[in-house]
Amino acid sequence: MNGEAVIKAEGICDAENTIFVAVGKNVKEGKSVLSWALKSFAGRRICVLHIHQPNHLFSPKDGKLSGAKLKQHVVKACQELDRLRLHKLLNQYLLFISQAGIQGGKVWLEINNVEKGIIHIIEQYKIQWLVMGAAAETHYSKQLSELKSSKAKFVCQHAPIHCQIWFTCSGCLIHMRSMSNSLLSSMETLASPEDNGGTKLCIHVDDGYEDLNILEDASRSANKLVKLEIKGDYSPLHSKSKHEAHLHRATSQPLLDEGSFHRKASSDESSRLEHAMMDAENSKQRAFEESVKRWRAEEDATEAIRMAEVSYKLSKEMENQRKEKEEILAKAKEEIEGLKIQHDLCLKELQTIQEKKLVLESQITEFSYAGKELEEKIIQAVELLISFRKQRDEMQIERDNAIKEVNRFRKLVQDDADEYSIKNFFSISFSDIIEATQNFDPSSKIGEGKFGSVYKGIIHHVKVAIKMLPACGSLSDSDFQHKAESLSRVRHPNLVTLMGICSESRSLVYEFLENGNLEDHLACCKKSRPLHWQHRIRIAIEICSALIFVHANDPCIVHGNLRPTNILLDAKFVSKISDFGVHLLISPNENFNNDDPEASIYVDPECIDKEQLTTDSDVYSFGFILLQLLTARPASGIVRDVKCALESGNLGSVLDSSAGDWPIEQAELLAYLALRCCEKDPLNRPNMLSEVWPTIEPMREICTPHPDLDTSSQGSKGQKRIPPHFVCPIFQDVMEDPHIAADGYTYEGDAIKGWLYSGHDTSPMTNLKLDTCDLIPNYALYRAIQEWQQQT
Ligand SMILES: Nc1ncnc2c1ncn2[C@@H]1O[C@H](COP(=O)(O)OP(=O)(O)OP(=O)(O)O)[C@@H](O)[C@H]1O
Repeated sequence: MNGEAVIKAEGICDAENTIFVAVGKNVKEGKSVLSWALKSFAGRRICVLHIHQPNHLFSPKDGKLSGAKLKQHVVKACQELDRLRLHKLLNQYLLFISQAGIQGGKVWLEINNVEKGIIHIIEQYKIQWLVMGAAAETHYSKQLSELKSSKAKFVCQHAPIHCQIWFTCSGCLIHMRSMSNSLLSSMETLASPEDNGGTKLCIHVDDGYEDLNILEDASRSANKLVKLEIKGDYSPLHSKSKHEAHLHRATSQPLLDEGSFHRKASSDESSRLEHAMMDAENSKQRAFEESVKRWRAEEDATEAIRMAEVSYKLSKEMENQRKEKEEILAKAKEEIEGLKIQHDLCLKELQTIQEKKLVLESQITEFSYAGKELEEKIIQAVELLISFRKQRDEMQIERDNAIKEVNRFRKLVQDDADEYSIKNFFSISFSDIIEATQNFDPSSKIGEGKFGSVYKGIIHHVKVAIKMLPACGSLSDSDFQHKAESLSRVRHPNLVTLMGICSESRSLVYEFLENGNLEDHLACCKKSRPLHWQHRIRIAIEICSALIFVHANDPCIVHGNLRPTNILLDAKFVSKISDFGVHLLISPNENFNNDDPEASIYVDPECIDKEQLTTDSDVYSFGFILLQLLTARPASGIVRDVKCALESGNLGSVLDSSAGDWPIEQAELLAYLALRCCEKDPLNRPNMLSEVWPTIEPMREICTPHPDLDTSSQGSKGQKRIPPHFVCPIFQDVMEDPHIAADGYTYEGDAIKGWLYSGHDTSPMTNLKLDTCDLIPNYALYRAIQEWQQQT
């Protein structure tokens, strides 16, 4: 180092316009110096100047440090300075800056002598304005006096002349190094014999110290009269008016000893000069004090203006706030008014609600009393109900017991009657046959079939149809009688009942059906009206039902000769199949002698080939009957015609229009079903129970015939038609006590109970085994029948 300075500087960019403030280790003193500078140079750019003296900067050996080591020290010292001392000072300083609105920087100088460092920095950065403390050793009064601090003195003496320096102590300016002093000093230093003339040093300080002009070269001799002239306000105060201060300091020193005359004259001159300088100093001091006062007054005025502006702004803000608050208050008042109105309304509502509440409470009290009364009544009613139920159950048991008893008696009577009928009625004498047929009078003949002629007649006051089978057969009388008796036990609402036989004449006596056969009705023969489509669908359902029944019989009975002439209609146009099982009563040789080509169309070709009847044979015949019900066409060619019509999507062209407006959807369904039944291959035909029945049975609902077209009412015009579901399938009369059996059909209670108590466990309609013999009263149907009877 050897005295050479290592400088680290920050923020110094404009030394001419910067007031440098030298602060030392003593924080308190540094703060007071800085405070003074900030007060005195408000608005100026301030730079803190601190000379750092590290403790172990130099090498103990040769007093030198490497550059890197030194740099480390500098960095460390700077950090330390920042942290320990200047940090606080700068906080304070920054606080002042913040308030005064000035900026600054700091300079660190690494040097082994503080005062030399300051001089070095002044020179290096051409510092023109410096403030430093001077209270190191001696207590100073507030009067300007000679400096005692060695550092201050050194700086005062050695600082370059272009630098103006203010020395402060405890926040007061105690000394100011005037230009004249420094110039004098410089002049003394630079004095030379040739240059002993008066030199005028003129420093012009313009507004805010922005221009500092050294008017005359300081290199002229210092022992000549030096005139230091500062134009403008040399003080650090702001002043808008320009002042011109001329400081004339005439210093006369004998430069050359040229004799006593001259010495005396010089002494006089010197004393005058000193006197004049003293006056000038005093004047300067007074001027400075005046300036300080004025500066403070201006500062106070500025502060007052600022405060006034702040107050004005505050008052404006308060005015605005007051207005805003007034507006808020007005709104709040409006809201309060609204709330008051709402409150009043709520109060009124509350009053009305309370009144209603009172009314409701009284009502509740009344209702609770009424409720209690009702509860008591309900309890009584329930008790009554329970007792009635009990009575009803007892009565039902009694009634069931009575029915059982009646049935038991009926059975006894029936058994007796059966015995009687088997003996007396079932076995009919030939004389009775002759009598009934008026000796086979042609007028009694109602038809001719392949097995023989059919006569109508009356036997035992009962209207009957008598079928005369071929007299000679392979069956013995007893076989004939036994088989006929078995057939007579097969009863179904849609089967013509075999009432008796005459073994002698091989006659079969059937119940007589008033409306003849289906074929005549489809052909509208014998003045019969065409059957409505609803009747036709119902007849199909009835035939299907009867076929399922006989097929399910044990043993299975195959009709084998199903055709429209064998579908007979009773007085109510209920259809019944006749001739079932007749083939069992004649010799097999006669069975298939069918010369009628029309009749052979209905016969299953498979059956003819194998000479064996199966249930599929009846399915085949049923298909043709179904097609004829739809079309009323002859059996021959009917399959082809319907197929064509279906393929062309025009089934209506083949449907029998005399049956009314067919529901085309159901008609198509039936047509397709019928064609399947008519398949040549039995395997392609549908099963009666699982396929045909589920298809056609649901159509029962649409089969309620139109009153105008009700063929059943032909003989009883004026009488209201009986809904078919009101009629018991067994008694064929309107039910009085309908009961549902396990097969789903509803029967007259006595009829079905009689059926079951007589030992049957099968359905009277389907002949299938019943899951249970339990019966459920059909109250809904009972009520419907009651209503219907009241209307008629
Ligand atoms: N129980 C009856 N009640 C009323 N009419 C009957 C009765 N039985 C048969 N008829 C009438 O007698 C006609 C002849 O019946 P029958 O059964 O003898 O011959 P078919 O049915 O015409 O032919 P097939 O001999 O092939 O059965 C029937 O078409 C029917 O009109």
